[in-house]
Amino acid sequence: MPDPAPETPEEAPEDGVAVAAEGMLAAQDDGELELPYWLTSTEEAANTTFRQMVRRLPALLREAWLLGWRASRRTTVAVLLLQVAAGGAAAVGLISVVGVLDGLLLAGPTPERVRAAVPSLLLLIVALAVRGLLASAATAAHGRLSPMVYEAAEMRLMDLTTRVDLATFDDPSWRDAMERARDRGISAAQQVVDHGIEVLTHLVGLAAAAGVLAVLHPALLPMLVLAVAPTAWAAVRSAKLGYRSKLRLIAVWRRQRMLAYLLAAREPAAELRAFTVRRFLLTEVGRLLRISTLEEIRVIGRVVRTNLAGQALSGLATGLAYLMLFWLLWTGRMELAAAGAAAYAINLGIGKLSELAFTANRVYEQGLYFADFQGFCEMSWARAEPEPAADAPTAFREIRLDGVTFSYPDAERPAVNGVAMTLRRGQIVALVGENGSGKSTLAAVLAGLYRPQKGTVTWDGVDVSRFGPERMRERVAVVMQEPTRWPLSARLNIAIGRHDRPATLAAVQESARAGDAHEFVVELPRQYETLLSRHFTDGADLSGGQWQRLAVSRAFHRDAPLLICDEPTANLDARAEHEVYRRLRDLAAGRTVVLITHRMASVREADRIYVLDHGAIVEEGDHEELMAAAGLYAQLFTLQADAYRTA
Ligand SMILES: Nc1ncnc2c1ncn2[C@@H]1O[C@H](COP(=O)(O)OP(=O)(O)OP(=O)(O)O)[C@@H](O)[C@H]1O
Repeated sequence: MPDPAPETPEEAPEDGVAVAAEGMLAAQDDGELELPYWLTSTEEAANTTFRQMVRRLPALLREAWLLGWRASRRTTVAVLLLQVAAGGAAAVGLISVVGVLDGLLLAGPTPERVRAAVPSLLLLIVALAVRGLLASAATAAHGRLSPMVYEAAEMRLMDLTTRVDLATFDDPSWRDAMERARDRGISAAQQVVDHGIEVLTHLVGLAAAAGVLAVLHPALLPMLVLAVAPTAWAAVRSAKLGYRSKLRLIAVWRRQRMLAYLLAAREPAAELRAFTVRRFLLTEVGRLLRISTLEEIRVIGRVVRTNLAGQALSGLATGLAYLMLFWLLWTGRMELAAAGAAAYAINLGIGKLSELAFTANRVYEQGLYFADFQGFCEMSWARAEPEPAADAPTAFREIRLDGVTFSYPDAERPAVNGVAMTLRRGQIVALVGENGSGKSTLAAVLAGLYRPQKGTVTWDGVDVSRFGPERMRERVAVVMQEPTRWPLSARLNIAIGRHDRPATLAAVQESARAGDAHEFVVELPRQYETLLSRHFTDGADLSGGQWQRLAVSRAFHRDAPLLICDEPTANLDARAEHEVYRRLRDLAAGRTVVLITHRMASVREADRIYVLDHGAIVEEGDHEELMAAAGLYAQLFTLQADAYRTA
């Protein structure tokens, strides 16, 4: 049977829905094109001048070397010394060329001239060999330093990203900064170091050529600079053309990457097929790819023309430099031997200057993204959680909240507003309220994930702000509303709840039984060692309810004095739900359990119930008291109970 012909994006928009949807996406593009998320760097780059670039270069190089220094002092010093030494050897080689020419162009019989040139020739050979060896050693050291810098930059970013408090994650400006730093900042850090080293290499070579020229005739030096200025101009202009093009394309790339992800990822694969949206997405990806291809072709044409102009002007200036040399020779201001050496030095110097201009431009270009990386590091450091102060107690009798208010960044009104409550050891405390009433946020405050802007949270009278946040969280176990599906083995998915202590399989199994997970885990192909991720060979996936049972087991395994369960049974079947609540009651002995659930039947068992509305506590008491009060709680309870009765 012949293979079905692959559909090309051009064939795709054949039905009205696809065309209408295409129009919809195209309309959205305009909005995104206005505000690409890395606009700041690009704008700065696009508007830069040559002078600004030269002025910024030393600071960038300093930062680059500092980064290398932090990654590995020994390797950084080795690279520096080897580069300088290789440059020194190159200078000796250049001077010996002068010696050779001097000897050969002497007046007198040829054998004598050759003999006079021999010592310099030997020196030249030795200098070239030494330079070759040193340059190879420098390349090897550089090769070691470069990945170390990448590793250090990546680790620094990860370290700072995980150090900031949870509220920072809700701040869009910080998230933007993180995207920029992650997207290009890390590789830029590495490249700034790489090109920074190249700048040094070219500087040493240039210094050698310039030194020789200055000795031979100082007037030749400005000619050298003149010869390379147009190439430098062309490099900066080409880079700017590149930035502007990226500025135009970034929104297109982002959208294309997003759609490409949707086409290839596992999660949307079922829906993509069920809704037959494949063609529609392929059309859109094809359209976006074409936009960027055409733009890149357009830009490369302009870059080639710019570089051609730069090279032509540089060639003209080089010709002038040689004319000047002839003039110096003609007017007897320079010996023939010196002129030969000068020609050689000019050639070498122009080569080094061109390379220097190109590399400096690369440093600057990457420096813009590197600045994003540094900016993010500084921003995150300022928001890092404080280092542990006082140690949190291993257990407590009472947690008290007083006038606790918490607002998300940029939110118009607080998500938790002036909450006062008391939680005692051995109690199950339920938080009840409609969607968005602030239950999860309050639970996060209790777990020490958010710091309230107003009010206090105390454990046995001690303000928790005095405890180091990490230490405090070690005393808390949380079952999240959407528990994380760790791509680890089933055993580790539970043991990670107490990853700091060695966990025996028996202990893990006990927690799994408590969370009602043991039964299905032993049915997995490799039981507790089964990798729970379909992204890897032999990995298995679980149902939503099974993941939730694992999360409950993980929380049990943590064995903390405060257990917070945010909708722990949302995906559970009736039997599993019943089991979890039965065990919660056992677990509450000696602990405090905070329970958030919309299943009112489970709430009724709680020792104390707090009803939230718009972030504030509007009712509190046990089930009987609240029913008698005939308020919001009684309304919610009766609604659900009626639904069951009529069903
Ligand atoms: N990360 C966030 N950033 C900004 N606002 C948020 C964030 N999370 C929640 N909110 C807002 O805070 C308010 C309280 O949300 P919260 O999730 O605490 O409610 P909830 O009572 O747990 O709701 P549900 O029953 O739907 O889980 C809502 O108005 C919500 O829009």
